[in-house]
Amino acid sequence: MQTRNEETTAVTRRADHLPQLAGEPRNPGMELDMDWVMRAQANTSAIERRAASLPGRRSVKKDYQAAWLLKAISLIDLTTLAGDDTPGRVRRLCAKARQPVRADLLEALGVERLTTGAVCVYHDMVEVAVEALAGSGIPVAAVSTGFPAGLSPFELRVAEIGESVKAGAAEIDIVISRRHVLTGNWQALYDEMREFRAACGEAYVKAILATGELGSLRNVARASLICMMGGADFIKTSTGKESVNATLPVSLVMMRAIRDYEARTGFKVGYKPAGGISKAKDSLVYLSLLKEELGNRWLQPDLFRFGASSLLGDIERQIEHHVTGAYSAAFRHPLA
Ligand SMILES: O=C[C@H](O)COP(=O)(O)O
Repeated sequence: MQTRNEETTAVTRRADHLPQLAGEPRNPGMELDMDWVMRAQANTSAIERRAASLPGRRSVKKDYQAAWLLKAISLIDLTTLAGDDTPGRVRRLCAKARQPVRADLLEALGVERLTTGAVCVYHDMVEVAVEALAGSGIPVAAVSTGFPAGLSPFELRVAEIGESVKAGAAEIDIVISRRHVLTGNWQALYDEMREFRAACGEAYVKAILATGELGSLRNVARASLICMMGGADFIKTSTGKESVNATLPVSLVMMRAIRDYEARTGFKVGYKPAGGISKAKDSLVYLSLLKEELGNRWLQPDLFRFGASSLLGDIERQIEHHVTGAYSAAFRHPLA
């Protein structure tokens, strides 16, 4: 059995990553298989029951919580996506991505180095972020394709991807056209995803489904499959701008679609819940769900990210409590 320090070290050593599938092939996509898409179902009441039971389950021991919180940090796409973003704000965010937790706290936990998974910004801020992160190995993700609504002319959306890649983004978060899902135009959704993937070239492509606008869990399952068939490296729940963003039921559906896709094709696709995840305890629930549904291999930054702007602050506070012994009853996580 690992001691807390051993587990902390093991967890964070794996965080020292580059955003590449270590020796594993990237999902190339496949022909659109409409039979498979139409067979995709989601038993809403069973999924909701399972999701409702998750926060009360005990799967992260209290002694290991600090290690798991450090792990969560290594999986954050630290995000600022605001109309009033400035180069100064983005530089401060990048400094935080390089050193997300105070050095004395890391030392107390026996961790040498820890960074966030990536920094996520609008296209206009890509160059600033790339410069601020130089030498750190932390990739810059750009939201493209007319984020968040994805309703600008198609050629402009494709061109925006090219511009972000040229500016140095290693990852592109595209938004799908929700209307293709809502009107059942699956071929159009597939073609769009193919084009976006091609425009990304070597850059990772994360497909944002905007699940809060897709109408049903069955549509979420179908759109997930189509985006993977179209070559998505990640499927992502939300822009953070919809009225409903990441949820546990949607996460179950998307994780199971990823599992089915791997079973059928052999290719692993990443998962990124985003929007509204701001509490340390919520991040632990997501990680334990991920571990149960997809297994340990997904607990790595090349296959999982949290899209979050304020989660890091709460995790840092909880780690500080843990290290300083001010580990309050308020942070007796329900999984403990
Ligand atoms: O992709 C990331 C989201 O836009 C962040 O959403 P949030 O500000 O609710 O954490």
